[in-house]
Amino acid sequence: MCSHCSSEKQNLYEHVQEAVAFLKNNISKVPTVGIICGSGLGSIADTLINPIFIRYEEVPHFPVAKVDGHEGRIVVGELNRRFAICMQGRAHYHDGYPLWKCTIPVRVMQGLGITHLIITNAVGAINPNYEVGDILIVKDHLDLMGLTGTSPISGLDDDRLGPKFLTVTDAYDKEMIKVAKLTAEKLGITDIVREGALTCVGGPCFETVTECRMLRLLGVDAVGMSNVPEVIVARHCGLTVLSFCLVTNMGNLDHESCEAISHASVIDVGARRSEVIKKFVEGIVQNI
Ligand SMILES: O=P(O)(O)O[C@@H]1C[C@H](O)[C@@H](CO)O1
Ligand code: HPA
Repeated sequence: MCSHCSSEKQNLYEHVQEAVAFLKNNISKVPTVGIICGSGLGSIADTLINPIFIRYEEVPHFPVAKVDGHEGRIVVGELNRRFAICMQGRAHYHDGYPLWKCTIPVRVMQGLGITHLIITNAVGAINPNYEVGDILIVKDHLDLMGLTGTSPISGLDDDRLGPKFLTVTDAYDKEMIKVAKLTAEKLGITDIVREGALTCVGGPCFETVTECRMLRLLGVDAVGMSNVPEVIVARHCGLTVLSFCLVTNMGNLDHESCEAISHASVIDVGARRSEVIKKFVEGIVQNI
């Protein structure tokens, strides 16, 4: 049976409920804020006080993270007077999971009680004015995968999960963006904070020069291999979303100056920016 019509997909709602029930048995309080950490950004979870750790493998129906720099565990704990749940790493489409499966953690966090979700990832900059180490607050996306027929919400046919059709023009919550920008001002980091449009590709190849040029023509500021599907699912189940990315490399827009991109360097940039990113997330959570 293919991944689009598998019995696992048909039973998605029940499976999410099973994961929620499992976690409720292991967590003492209701989390109100969720965070998903991208490549090299797992240290965000270090901001949680009195943490409890649960490995993805333990949670029924959870997709397991397969990429280096993705710890593959849930961390729950206090964060600025809130109880937060953090996904320290994610499963990707290029790991071999269909998008409805990659995004199960979003539905599970919603089932546990979160109202706000902060989604992060590592990206390559397509906007030539960006620099490595910049933080991109996402205000819109180009859902290339969805436009070409691979959406995390297609074929679910279950009103309990969310509506069949979805408006995502308002996906990136304006209040959350305001809070993120104010936080950047308070931290004195506005020089490295950008606002723009993200696209998600299937990967795992980093983009060619021609692909980067195409994305630039399409109005995209950065390209990653995650985040957008999670935003779509978060909106599908009614969550308020903030999405931001760490620019870990420049997309190659020119054959002459073309540089090889490695996953190791992506993780390295995340590690170098970890203190700033932690303060950024703490400040945001304090003000939502
Ligand atoms: O989890 P994210 O999207 O941050 O991971 C990025 C995309 C690829 O999985 C990998 C490339 O280095 O990092
Ligand atoms: N492209 C896609 N995904 C990425 C990149 C990139 O250049 N850098 C980090 N994740």
